[in-house]
Amino acid sequence: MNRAEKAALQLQAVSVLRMLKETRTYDELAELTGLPAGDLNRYVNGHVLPGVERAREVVEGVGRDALADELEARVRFDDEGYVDNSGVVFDQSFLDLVAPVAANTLNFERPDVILTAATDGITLGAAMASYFGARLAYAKKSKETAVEDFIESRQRLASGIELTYYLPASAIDAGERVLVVDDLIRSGETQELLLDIALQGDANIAGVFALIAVGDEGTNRARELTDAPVGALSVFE
Ligand SMILES: O=P(O)(O)OC[C@H]1O[C@H](OP(=O)(O)OP(=O)(O)O)[C@H](O)[C@@H]1O
Ligand SMILES: Nc1ncnc2[nH]cnc12
Repeated sequence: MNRAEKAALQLQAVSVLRMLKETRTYDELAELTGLPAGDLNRYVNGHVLPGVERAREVVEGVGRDALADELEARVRFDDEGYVDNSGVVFDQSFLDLVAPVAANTLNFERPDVILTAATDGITLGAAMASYFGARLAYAKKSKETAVEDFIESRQRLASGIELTYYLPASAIDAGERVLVVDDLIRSGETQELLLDIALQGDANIAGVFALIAVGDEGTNRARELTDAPVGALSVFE
């Protein structure tokens, strides 16, 4: 880890602690993190930065569980089992906390490009791109105007409907590492299309990450298509 990455991790830990402090006293935060209340006070107020090891423990350990709880409190299922996740994908500051947790728990190789699918993957993709200092690219269900060359991938879904995603060919260079992300993975059909687009662009897959996996069908499907890490922040049955 270079100096800038250490500093980014330390600042992320402060963001996680501030988020947790919103609904807790310092004593409760001390109990949750195992860190002294006085130290936590200094971190939350920005007087002192946590050391790198403490920062890592906060972001990886406490951070992941707390974010998963927060995510679960924010999503709603309708009567047919569809997810309303607007409380999550509309909140860029929440997504900014997810990026380092995803990166640290799944151990992706540092990507050059984050690839997602319009529409709902874009805000998570932007948070991940910003965290890694990578570019963001999103495939769309229609062709962008004035772009001449596209990579496209088409699939007939279980429902019989054909789905095509288009990505401007200039978005990925051959040999780049691509991390595929999305807000939600259920059947895995969208991830399969995104992985196909990345492979058509001669990219290397750095991993697949979703905020929410509904069941394990989609993540299993992605695991069959790549040896890179595949995971979700929360799995809903
Ligand atoms: O694993 P799957 O079964 O493919 O489902 C997941 C996909 O479905 C949703 O997108 P949707 O097609 O609803 O488009 P949107 O992002 O524009 O809402 C979601 O954002 C994922 O991209
Ligand atoms: N919002 C949603 N909830 C559950 N499954 C989905 N598949 C595509 N969009 C979905």
